[in-house]
Amino acid sequence: MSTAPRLPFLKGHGTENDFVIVPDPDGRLELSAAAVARICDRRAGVGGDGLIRVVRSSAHPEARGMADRAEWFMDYRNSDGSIAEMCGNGVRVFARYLQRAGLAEAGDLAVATRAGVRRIHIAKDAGDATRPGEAVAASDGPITVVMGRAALPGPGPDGEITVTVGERSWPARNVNMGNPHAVAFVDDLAQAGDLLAAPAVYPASAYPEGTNVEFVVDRGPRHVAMRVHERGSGETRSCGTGACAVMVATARRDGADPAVTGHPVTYTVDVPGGRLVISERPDGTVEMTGPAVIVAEGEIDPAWLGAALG
Ligand SMILES: N[C@@H](CCC[C@H](N)C(=O)O)C(=O)O
Repeated sequence: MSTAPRLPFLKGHGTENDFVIVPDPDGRLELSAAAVARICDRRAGVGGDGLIRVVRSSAHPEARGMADRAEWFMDYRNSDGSIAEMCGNGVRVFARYLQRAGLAEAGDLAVATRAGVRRIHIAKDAGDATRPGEAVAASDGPITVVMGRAALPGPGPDGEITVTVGERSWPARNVNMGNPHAVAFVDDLAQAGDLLAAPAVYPASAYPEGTNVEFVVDRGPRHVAMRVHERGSGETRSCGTGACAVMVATARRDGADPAVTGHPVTYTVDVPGGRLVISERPDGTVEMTGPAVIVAEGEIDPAWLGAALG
């Protein structure tokens, strides 16, 4: 019988961007990239677009400097085991986990991420479901995250950004929401193809750490829909930071930059897994509201993980 420590986990999602949540309050676990990839494997593991380790900020070297502002740190990994700075859907699911575990109450809280501290509001009741007709429990109500300001680097010395899939190319906007995004407006989301491989992004020098790529179409006034290919995870059903990047790029395209107009602007962003509502204020702060659901709780067999890793 294995003597390896038990590894409790939960499974959750935000607009069907799904995560394995691993509580590790004292930061004792060492999860290698290979272990994360194995756990996130949809056939041989638990399955998820990413893994979220829940660590006390004071117990993590990357978060200690934020411990006075946020008790908890979101250690986010993509499904291939790579580290990401930020996950917009993940941070809502993280907040939902804290609420469910009795570590936070509905209302306001702050969470430390590699992109900095994010302020979060957990609605006290179910409020508006993001899918019409969907039954939601009180604990499934919307969560709002203050996502910080977008950075929009202009064209670098190597020129404008281009996204290519097969024979087609589109100009794209470089938007950084703590993590990198290339946002391309297309005529039809099907033009992005099966997205089994990462779209080519030129010039590579614009994204030294790689990038997430969003494809966007208009749905109506202040309403768009998108698909995403995530760095480190492939095509997912949603990306919160990606939806924020899309909102900001669309507002600039529409001449609705709040810093210029002096008015906040709100867009509805449909993703394959649901709907996010995103606003930008005149000071550039972006806020995202969407659902976050915990669906299961269990224990990873340490013997399996050990054997799987050889
Ligand atoms: N799905 C996330 C983004 C996760 C990180 C991303 N793949 C990256 O590597 O930057 C979201 O909801 O924002």
